[in-house]
Formats: sequence, C-alpha cells, structure tokens
Amino acid sequence: MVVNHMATGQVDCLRRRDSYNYSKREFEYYRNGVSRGEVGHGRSDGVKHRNGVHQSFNVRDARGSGQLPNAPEPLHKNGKTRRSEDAVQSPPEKKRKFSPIIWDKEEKEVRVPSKNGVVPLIPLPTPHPNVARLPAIAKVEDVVSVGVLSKSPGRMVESVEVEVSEISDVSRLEAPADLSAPLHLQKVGEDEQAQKNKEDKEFFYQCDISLSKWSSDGDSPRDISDDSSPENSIEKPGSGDRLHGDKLCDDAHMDADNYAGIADYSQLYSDSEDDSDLPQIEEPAMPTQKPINMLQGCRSVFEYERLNHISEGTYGVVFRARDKKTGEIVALKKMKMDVDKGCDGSCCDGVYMVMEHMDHDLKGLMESMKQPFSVGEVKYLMKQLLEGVESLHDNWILHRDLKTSNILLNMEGELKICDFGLSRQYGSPLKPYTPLVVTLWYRAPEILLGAKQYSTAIDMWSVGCIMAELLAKAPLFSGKDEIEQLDKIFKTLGTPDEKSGLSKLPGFKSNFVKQPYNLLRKKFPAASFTGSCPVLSESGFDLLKRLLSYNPAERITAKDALNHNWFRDSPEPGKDFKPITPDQHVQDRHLRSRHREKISQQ
Ligand SMILES: Nc1ncnc2c1ncn2[C@@H]1O[C@H](COP(=O)(O)OP(=O)(O)OP(=O)(O)O)[C@@H](O)[C@H]1O
Repeated sequence: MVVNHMATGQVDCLRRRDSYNYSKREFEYYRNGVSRGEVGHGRSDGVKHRNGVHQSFNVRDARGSGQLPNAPEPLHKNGKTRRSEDAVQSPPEKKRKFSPIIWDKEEKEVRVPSKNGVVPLIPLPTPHPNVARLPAIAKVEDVVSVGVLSKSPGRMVESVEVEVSEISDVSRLEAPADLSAPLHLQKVGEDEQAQKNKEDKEFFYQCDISLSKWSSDGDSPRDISDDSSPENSIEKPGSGDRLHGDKLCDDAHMDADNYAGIADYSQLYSDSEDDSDLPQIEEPAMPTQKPINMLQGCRSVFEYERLNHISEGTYGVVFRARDKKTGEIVALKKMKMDVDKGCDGSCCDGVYMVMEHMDHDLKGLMESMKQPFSVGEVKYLMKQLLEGVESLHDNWILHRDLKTSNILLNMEGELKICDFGLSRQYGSPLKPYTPLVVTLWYRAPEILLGAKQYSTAIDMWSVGCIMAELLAKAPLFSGKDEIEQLDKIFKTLGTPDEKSGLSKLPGFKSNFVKQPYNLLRKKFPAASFTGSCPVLSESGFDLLKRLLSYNPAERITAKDALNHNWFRDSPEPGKDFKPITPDQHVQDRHLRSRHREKISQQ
C-alpha cells in the first residue's frame, strides 16, 4: 500500500486556513503551554506584550476545514469560544497530506485485493465475518477477491473472487454472506472529496480520522491507552511511523504484477503519555471530528519502478523510484514493520509512502562539502526552514524530530522538512507528551530534564542547533547519552539558574556541572583572525541565542525569528544558492549510496 505523503516543508500542511485574532496570552498559552511569565522570570501576568501593549495575533486555524480538529478556539474569560469578527480572509486553499492511518484488527480480517492492485487490509468492526466498513479503492466491474482470514496472520481461510456490482451511498463495504454473490460496495457521499475522487475515477471509502493521530482527542494519550477497543487502537505519537505488519508480499519485487502490498496495522505504540499525575487545565471540549477520507491517494507500489536505495532511517528505508505512468521520479519510503508480531517469514511488510524526491538531505550535503555554508547561504536555508516550521506551528503541529537529516534540499536550493514520524498535533488542553522524542543532539533541555508538557519551543531549540550546525559544519551538542548531552549544553550555555525554569524539572540534579557563563559567543565570534570559528554578526548571534534560550516561554518563535533583523542585514539570504552541480550531485549520491550499501552488507 502506498500512501501519498509529502516531504512536507514550507506550507503544505492544510487545506483551508481561516484566520482568527487571538490575544497574545491566548496564543502563547496554547503555543507553549505557558503564557510568558509562567516559567522562570518572565512576566507573571502573561498578558502584556514586551512593550506593555496587549496585542492581537493572527493565528491561522484549520479547524473550519475539518482537517485539524483539535486546533482550539480562542477563549473568552468565561471559557466559551468566540470567533473574531474581524477575521481576515482565508489564504488560498492548501491540500493537507496525511500520515498513514492505523487500523486495528479484530478476531478476523477481510482482505480485499482488487485487480488494480490497491489493497487495503480490512479489519472487521463487527463479529460478522463478511462485513467491513473500511476503505477500499475499486470501481464497478472490478474483480476483487474477498478472503476471510484466520487470526493467524496471512492465513486465508476462505477466498472468493467477486465482481463489484454496485456502489451506493454509505461508507460501508459489504461482502456477500455466502461469498459468491456480487460484491456490494458503497461509496462516500457527494462531498468535495468524493467529487474529486470521482474525477479520478476511483472510489475511496471513507474512514474515520478520529482513529488517526491527527484527530482531536485521538492525540490524547488517555484516549488511546485507556481503551483497548479496536477503534481506539490508533497510531500513537511518540513512536514515529512504527507499524506492526503482517507481510503479504515481497517488497523486493516491486515489479511483481500479481500482488500488492498489504499491511495489517494491528498493534501500535506502547510509549504511554500518561497525564494522570499532572494538573488538568480546564478547557472547553473540542468539537467532535467529522470523518474524512484518510486513504485518499493510496495506490499500489507496483505503479513505481524502484531505481536505487537512498537511505535507511530508524523507521524506514527510502528508495528512489519512477512512477511508471508519468515518469516522475519520487522517493518511496518503505515503513519498517515489526516482523516479530506473528510473521512467519513467508509474508512481508509493504506500506510505503510516496514523496516528492529531493536531491539531498542537509546532513549528507554537509558531509560532502569541504567548506561550511556561507552566511548568506545559511540565511537562505534558515529562512526556508523557519517558514516550514512556522507553517507547522500555525497548524498546531509539533514536528518533534527536526535535525539536519530530516531537512531535504533539491537542486534548486528549495528546502523541505521530512520525517513526520514523531510529529503530533497539539492543542488545548496541553497534554503531557512522551519525553522520548527528538534525536538527542537536537533535543531541548526541558525534554532532557523530563518535562512532560512541552510545545513548539522544543522545535525551536532544534532549529537553533541546526543553525549552529549550518554555520560550523558540525553539530553543536553531540552527546552520547542524555547526561553527556546536558553536560555539553551546560558547558556552553552555562548551568541553568532558577530563572530558566529548568531547575524545577524532575530530571534536574544539584550535582550537574556548575558553569556560570554563557560561552556561546566564543564558538561563534563576531570576527575570527585564524578562521577556525564560524563568524556571526551581532544580529545573527542574537537570533542564535534566542533560539537556544533555556526558558521555553522565552525561546523565540518561528514567526518572530523570521522577522529578526538578521534576515534583513547584509549579506542577504543567498537566493541563488544551488546545493551542488548536477554532475557532482549524481556522482556524490552514487558514491554515498554505494558506501551505505557496503556498510549495510558488512
Ligand atoms: N523525499 C525524499 N527524497 C529524497 N531522500 C529522502 C526523502 N525522504 C527521506 N529521504 C532520505 O532518507 C533518509 C531517512 O528518511 P526518514 O528520516 O524519513 O526516515 P526515518 O526512518 O524516519 O529516519 P530517522 O532515523 O531519521 O527517524 C533521510 O535522511 C533522507 O536522506
């Protein structure tokens, strides 16, 4: 199964955005879980802006689209929601891309491979073995085989080929009870989405976003862990894209024409994000999520020709591939499955995400460069990165794994953020989240110190680490474990004092290294006579310092960072920046890929 998944970056996260006015306090409450002043030495009222004026913010909200249900309404003092009367007009519609939705399985499952190779695995929501209400992609006259599987993965008990005879108006798929009558498929309603699907000449069966991690209450740990019903067994954030899968075909033969990948997403995350010991913030309940089509765009992996291996991460292997129909070069990420979960080796996993192909990731690119980026180039990259992060945060999404290997570049110098495996929607009330997020070197100190409630500021810390790395061509804090990571941070930025708010966190120990000074400027001086350090102007250093502020409530936001003087100062962001010439690129890529293959063979 292939899930269209944009290597999202910049502004590709939603379909429709309405703008509302929020007060600064409301905005910061939701954004950071604190108003300025609630942590450390900031203002205690949390209402006034730095200049003392109660300011309004335009916060883009996708709630109206039904896509981001958890985005909270701005609050009145009485707790009721209000919509600003002077809400400005929506920007042009943007289509939101989705992570794969995760389904649980019941005692039995129905598997519906269609002849066009699109194969969702269908768990049965009711005890009736031949009724499923999950998505299928099929047309009238398609021949699909319906099989009733035993609990043991991959074992089909009964199977029959049936022709799709009818498609009607309810989002249910009903296989005939005797498995010989024609199959009755029911389509989604005549909404905007169904209309689009019609144009595509395919029907997608509607499934419930409330089962996804993007759903309003679905991102609440309580909702997941407290309920073991299949409907509530959904992709839990914190463990990224990890899926468990029955493997039903061999992905190594992507050109095989007789079968398509099927995944049974049966068991999901185990890292609990428990909120039981945390004070609950009283907020109005979020509106219930409307079901939307999560599997829009699912296609067979056999529609792509695999070209070469690009890279392997923790949760997936990424290939370069060609769309056989259009010739377009794409990146296919094959999700790693937990093969221990009942897979006997005769089957295989097969969930792929198809993404726009990008030529480099920043980590690989820097490794192949002899010199660090120029300041103009760093500005250009930072600007794009901040625009992407701003867009995520505006849409109530925490990335939670920003790092140089998750930042992709194409030959035009366009930057995109990828790997949303750890990302999650956040909102009101702010829930306790797992601390097991963000790759160590880019992990914010509040997470390292065990804060359970954190917000967009964690991404901004990562952005600070990335800015430093782009300038120095080396990671800023490269600890081997949490203790060493904190040690490295404290040695450079000084041991956090009471004002930072960090000393109150559960992981803070009195025996941490005592280093009273911020020595960051030594690493990034205003001038260097030896050329051994990256130089950084006053304004550049100010931005870096604010990104690496200990106090999450004081850490600069993506929006404010984009307005920082550094981007207006000379040198200008180097718009003509192109990462590498095509020949070099192909050569480098080839070498790196061969190198990686060699390593994986050893
Ligand atoms: N769209 C893409 N185009 C080109 N290369 C890509 C693309 N997406 C990912 N990659 C490459 O594959 C690598 C791993 O991808 P990704 O980060 O999505 O996988 P992961 O398993 O989640 O990795 P991680 O261990 O970082 O969590 C990236 O660092 C990048 O080099």
